[in-house]
Amino acid sequence: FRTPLRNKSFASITTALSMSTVRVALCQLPVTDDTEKNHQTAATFIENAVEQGAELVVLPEIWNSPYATAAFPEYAQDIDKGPSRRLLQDLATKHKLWLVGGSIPERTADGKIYNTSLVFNPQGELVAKHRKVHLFDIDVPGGITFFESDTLSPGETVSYFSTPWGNMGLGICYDIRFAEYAMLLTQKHDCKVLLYPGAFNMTTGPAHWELLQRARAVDNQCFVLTASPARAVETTESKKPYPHYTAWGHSTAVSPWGEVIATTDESPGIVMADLDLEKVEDMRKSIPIRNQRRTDLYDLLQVKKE
Ligand SMILES: NC(=O)CCC(=O)C(=O)O
Repeated sequence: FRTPLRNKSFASITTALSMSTVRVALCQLPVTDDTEKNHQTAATFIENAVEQGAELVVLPEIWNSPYATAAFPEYAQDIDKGPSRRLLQDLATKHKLWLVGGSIPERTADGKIYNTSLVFNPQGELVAKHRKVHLFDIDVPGGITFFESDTLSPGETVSYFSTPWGNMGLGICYDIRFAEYAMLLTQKHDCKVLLYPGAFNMTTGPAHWELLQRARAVDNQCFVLTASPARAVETTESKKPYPHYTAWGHSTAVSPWGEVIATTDESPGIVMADLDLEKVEDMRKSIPIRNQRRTDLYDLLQVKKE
């Protein structure tokens, strides 16, 4: 795998980590239209991440299927007993790691399809299930038009899970654009890390991907982690008629200071980073915006649409 670029924090695996530090791996997988092949790729990347000392591994958004609205119904699985869920659970157990399983298309008994992320702990227990709450419906003239709502339904939960290092919040890709969601995770659920498996594109990726991660990190004084699929090169081998989606790549880790601590380009690879969660408390103490909000003037509002 390629050496991550601009990786300032990754130490050799022989270096002992402090109790407050977690070594994370962001797996930028090459995704194909062959689910079995995608399973093998995920297993290989995870094994490689574990060899580098990863304790928490993050996979990208939609890593077992093409990222195309027409593909989701065909590739969707029962999240309770489908093969991709079993694989994730087995890999978390085998490698005794925290596995944030990117996301996969989920089909429910009532025929709905969701973009769903599963998180397993090192015992193989499911500790979080997040269905993307903000569907990626955009139409940028001269750029990208994409409507997840053509085939997907939105989730209804604000999702997080507890780890020995602290609570971690979970969103999927477009969810990162919604500051209130991140704020709820950090203010109400005390999350110290926000995780977003995502697949930005060639229009918004260069402009907003890193900016949004740094914005969420500085707003919330927390770490932000993203994992994207690698940028697929269009080939004539694909037998499926799905429109090609070109992912921006650039899986990234950002510190509570808003600094990019590890990132990469568009190629397949693993981004490693050591996160010292004490940095979150340090940041929150030295710039105490959490206690300085003028909630007498403003607060998180729940505006109901008619
Ligand atoms: N898969 C997604 O949600 C893509 C989001 C995106 O590209 C954006 O600009 O937002």
